[in-house]
Amino acid sequence: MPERQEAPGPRTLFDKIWESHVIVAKEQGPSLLYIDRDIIHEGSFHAFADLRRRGLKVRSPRQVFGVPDHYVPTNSRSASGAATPEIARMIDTFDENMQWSGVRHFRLDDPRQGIVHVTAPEQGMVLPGFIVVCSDSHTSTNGALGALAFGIGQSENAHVMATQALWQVKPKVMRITVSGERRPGVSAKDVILAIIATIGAAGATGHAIEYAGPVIEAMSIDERLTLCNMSIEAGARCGMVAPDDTTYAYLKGRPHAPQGEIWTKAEQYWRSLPTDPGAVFDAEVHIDGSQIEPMVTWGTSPETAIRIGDAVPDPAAQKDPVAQAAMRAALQYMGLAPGMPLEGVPVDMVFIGSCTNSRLHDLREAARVLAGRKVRVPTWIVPGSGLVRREAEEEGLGRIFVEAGAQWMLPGCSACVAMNGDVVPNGKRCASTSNRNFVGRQGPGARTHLLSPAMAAAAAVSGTITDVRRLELAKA
Ligand SMILES: CC(C)[C@H](C(=O)O)[C@@H](O)C(=O)O
Ligand code: SF4
Repeated sequence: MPERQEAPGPRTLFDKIWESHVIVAKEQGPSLLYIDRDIIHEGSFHAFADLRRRGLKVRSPRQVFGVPDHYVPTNSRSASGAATPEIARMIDTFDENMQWSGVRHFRLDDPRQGIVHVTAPEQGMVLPGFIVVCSDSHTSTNGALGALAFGIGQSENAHVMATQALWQVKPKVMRITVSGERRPGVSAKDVILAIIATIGAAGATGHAIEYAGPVIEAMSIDERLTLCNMSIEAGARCGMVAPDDTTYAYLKGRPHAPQGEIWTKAEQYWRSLPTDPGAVFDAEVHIDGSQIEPMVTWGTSPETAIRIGDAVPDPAAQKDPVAQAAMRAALQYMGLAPGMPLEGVPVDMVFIGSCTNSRLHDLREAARVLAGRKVRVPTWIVPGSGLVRREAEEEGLGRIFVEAGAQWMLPGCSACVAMNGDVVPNGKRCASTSNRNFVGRQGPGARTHLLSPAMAAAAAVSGTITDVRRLELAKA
């Protein structure tokens, strides 16, 4: 494989953004990068403690945005509604840090509040060509807008807040091309689950992913956000999609997007960002998009996604003893047996939400299935932001959810990570639109099956894991 060329040869989207942000580059070492945006949530208390201890201030508060999400209650809009005093304290501490630093704060009672990775793109905080950081692994979501967006730790967060710059080692670049056309009933969630199932949970370790090809180009921004969100579940540092007309149409008029003449200049620059023809990637993956089907995970890693019609795999067929033991442990935790079909497995509850699948597009998908039907198991529907919730109300989706018997809640991370008190009970099985099915992720002993919003809604109305295409046919 030829060496990847540096400027002025053909360059990738990633290279262009990286190179335009380098302040200092150490030979063979990390580079000091200029950071355009730092988006923070309650986890930032470590970083603020660090700043205070060292007598530092936030250097550029206008480039930092604070959104509480992990600990916020989903049944009330004030910290006093939190599940425990400790959780309320996390929200109050964030409030205090926002006041101390002068960072813009999207408080609980602000309709723009939501999950950081929903609020940030929605408000136009993320623009093509930007470097965006957030002390959260799913920051990769924002790469959907043609930005370089990655998660950082809290000491790095303190560094960024104090200097607006960050030392980073340049990752390699992987292009994942999804060709063909998506079949009906196949969502962006299915595409990313199929990608992770193909390359593995460590398949993109050390890489930045660029998603390309006709299936990606045809996706809306909401769908691209879902796709890039789970890049981290394939081990990648970040995921991105080249900006195009879909991106510009999405961004135009957003509160923090440029306007007038500055927009015109910005768009001209954005149009120079896509990967040049002939640019060489460190790794290339090709997926036939027309072969992708609705996916569901059976195990305790997102890479255990299989097609809805497939049977749970048999560990005996796995030659590697370590992998075999891991499969057995996962099956035991999940209460499943080798060879059984996933379709028809009863679920105890359904969670539709998280930064993967809580945007308007996702709620529409769920509503299409729920309309005129009743849920058979407790179903939590948690919009990604107050604005998503409002729009969903205006479109009548909220009414569909309530009439179906689902719980239509207030925005936050909720049961995705179970830090706010929304917990899947021990041993219970949850069909979930979130991004992680790790042991204990949704609560101690909770069993998580990752799937798309339409598939989650299908599980809600049938009480079992169900191929949504079957339900839709029945309706037609
Ligand atoms: C709690 C937070 C730092 C964490 C992350 O980094 O992703 C969470 O958002 C998650 O999804 O596991
Ligand atoms: S919704 Fe889930 S994955 Fe996303 S930031 Fe919150 S906890 Fe992390």
